[in-house]
Amino acid sequence: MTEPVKVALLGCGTVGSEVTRMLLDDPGELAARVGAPVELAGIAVRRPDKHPELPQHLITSDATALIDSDVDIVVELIGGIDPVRGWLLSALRKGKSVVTGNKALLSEHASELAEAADESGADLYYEAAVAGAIPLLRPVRESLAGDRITRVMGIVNGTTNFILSAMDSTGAGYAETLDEATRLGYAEADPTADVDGYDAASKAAIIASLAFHSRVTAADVHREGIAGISSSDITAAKSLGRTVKLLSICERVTEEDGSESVSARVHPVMIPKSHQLAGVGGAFNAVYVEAEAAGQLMFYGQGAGGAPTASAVLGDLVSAARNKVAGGRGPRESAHAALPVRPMGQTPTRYHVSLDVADKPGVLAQVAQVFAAHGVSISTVRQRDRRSTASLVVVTHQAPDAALRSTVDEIDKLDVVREVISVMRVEGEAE
Ligand SMILES: NC(=O)C1=CN([C@@H]2O[C@H](COP(=O)(O)OP(=O)(O)OC[C@H]3O[C@@H](n4cnc5c(N)ncnc54)[C@H](O)[C@@H]3O)[C@@H](O)[C@H]2O)C=CC1
Ligand SMILES: N[C@@H](CC=O)C(=O)O
Ligand code: NA
Repeated sequence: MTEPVKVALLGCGTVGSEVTRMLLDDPGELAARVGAPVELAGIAVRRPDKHPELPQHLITSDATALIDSDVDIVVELIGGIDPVRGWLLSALRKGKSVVTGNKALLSEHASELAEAADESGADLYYEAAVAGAIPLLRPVRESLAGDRITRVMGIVNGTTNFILSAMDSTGAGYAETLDEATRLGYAEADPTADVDGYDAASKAAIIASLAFHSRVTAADVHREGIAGISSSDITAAKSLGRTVKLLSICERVTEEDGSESVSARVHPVMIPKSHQLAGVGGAFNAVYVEAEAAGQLMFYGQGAGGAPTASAVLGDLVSAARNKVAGGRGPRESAHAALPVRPMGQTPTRYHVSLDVADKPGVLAQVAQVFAAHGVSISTVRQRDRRSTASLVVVTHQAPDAALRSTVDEIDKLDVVREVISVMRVEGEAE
């Protein structure tokens, strides 16, 4: 009989409890897939007394002792940086493979974790960290390893998509929908990580690193969340046949001198209702990957929640276990390209600007003049007259984000502009 592959599980919350269930559900089937029995050797939890539902002989509050025991694979589903970072580095340095869903950790410390894995020949897998159940990182890292990825864009945070979808479809309020997302197990332990865009920025950093063979950290990603999106923004978007989504956009950029850089950003975007991403509702995620030879690929599925995320964890666990049985490791990551990160201000974007202006002659010309002075060309203008004011909706062509930003600042100061009602970036509309 082949030696069992022994697994330590750290954390048993929303995702960890589903991983436990799947591991204990059908051990015979799992053994057949791996080529050896997979043995859950222990579960480290903070408060053992809070887990009467778990097999008591497996529970411990001593994660370090569990990691240092004769386990082969450590599955980490606690989250956050400390103390997890030290535990996982120690496991990897001892040749134990690590499977984690911890995007906060990966987006800051992938480099040292990957080095530790390379030195000892262990696997470091984290498919659950980005877009939950959706197989995204493995296709990017392995299936597309011979192609040249140029762009990865999509919805990678389930909680904010759940909130924005509810605001759009039922007019539900922000706070009540966030509470519901937390109850359903989508939100992070601190949900500000979701609503302020930190979670999506961490995921963008992980995606950009793998797609562009570079090391991009969360701090390199321009980040804006959805806290500033009001129901009137959603209503305004709806009246124009558009909707608002929090998008993560990672691009390979060729500079004028032929050198390359990476642009990575997370911010709310207005897209037409006809856009495929507009139909992605609830906690679902969807990601487009564009590569030179492959063209456009789309990945869609459940981006958050216990069972969907556990599916990705189990996939990684089976891969790592198979590698142990075969006596090797899976493909390593490459970060050789080391592309620099392009600042957001230089990144070309398009703006949708909605203004309340005085209803008198020459206003449109004054506003258009400010756009022209900043080198921003206008794609469309719509004007609607009211009693003493008018509303102007301007959609621009692409321009550097900093130029667009300073255009809006200057427009805000014009006497004829009563209010800048909303400013949002635009994707997916004809230039
Ligand atoms: N919930 C989701 O939909 C998804 C979560 N993730 C990631 O998976 C990880 C776990 O997430 P959830 O299960 O939702 O979190 P959770 O908060 O439900 O579970 C975390 C568990 O870790 C335990 N824990 C905390 N400190 C500990 C310590 N020092 N020792 C042992 N246990 C400790 C907590 O008591 C809790 O049971 C996080 O990194 C999260 O970002 C990734 C994708 C989706
Ligand atoms: N909080 C995250 C969970 C999955 O990564 C989200 O809402 O997407
Ligand atoms: Na995934």
